[in-house]
Amino acid sequence: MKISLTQPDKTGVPPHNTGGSPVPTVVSIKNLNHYFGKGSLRKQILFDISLELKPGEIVLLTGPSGSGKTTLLTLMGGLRSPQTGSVKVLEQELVGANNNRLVEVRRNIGYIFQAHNLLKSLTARQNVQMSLELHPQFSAKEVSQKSAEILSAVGLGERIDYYPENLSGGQKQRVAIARALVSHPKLVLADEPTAALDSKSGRDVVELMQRLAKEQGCTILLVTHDSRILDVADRILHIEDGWLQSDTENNRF
Ligand SMILES: Nc1ncnc2c1ncn2[C@@H]1O[C@H](COP(=O)(O)OP(=O)(O)OP(=O)(O)O)[C@@H](O)[C@H]1O
Repeated sequence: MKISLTQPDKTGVPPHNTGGSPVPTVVSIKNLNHYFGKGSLRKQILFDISLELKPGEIVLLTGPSGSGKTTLLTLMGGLRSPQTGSVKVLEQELVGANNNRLVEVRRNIGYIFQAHNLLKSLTARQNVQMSLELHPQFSAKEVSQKSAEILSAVGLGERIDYYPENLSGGQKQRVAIARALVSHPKLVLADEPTAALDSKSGRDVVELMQRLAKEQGCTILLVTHDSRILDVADRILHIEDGWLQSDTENNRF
């Protein structure tokens, strides 16, 4: 694995979108509705959502509390089953997919959550290694090397054998980023990754995600309330009461 520490690409041009050929979509959602509950308690949460994510894009998903952001993210991540419409992720249709297909799709997605979800009994390196162990093509030596390399790339080279309790909130979130990106997934889904961090650590964490994503050419969908990080986006989606409001290019830089 090659991880360089070059400056982020501020052009916002997706790395895979430079050859003039048609760009495949990483996520393509059409006419998705979603309901929770049964019978008289059945409630519609998402309404006729259609969207596409292209290779290398960083897309922010914003919206008020309860508007359906996490529900949408979990549906496109294969973490819950979509019921209607079409949800194609990495060329797999998730509507009607069986559990095996969902598991296969999940293997190719990196997830980052608000609470970093590191296992307390494992060191930083072991937490990152777990994600690579889902990929049988790597030998034990490669798994160990790649984990150490990406932890260095996120600035934790000196702390690879630390346990989470001995890392700060920002450092733990860096381990979570390393864990999500070590296998070079084509898609990273991040749910409020800066919510538990102070503003400097939050900024550092998203800039790190932005840099690694541009270097690896992966697509990131990032759910956030954090207005301080909107400028990292190539595009900002806004959802309100389950309706997608806008899909605009971010021309801030
Ligand atoms: N498992 C569930 N069962 C029933 N209702 C649910 C479930 N999960 C979420 N909801 C409801 O769906 C709606 C959307 O929730 P969701 O978590 O997707 O919103 P959100 O935009 O991510 O909110 P927040 O910003 O507060 O995290 C809310 O009204 C919520 O109460």
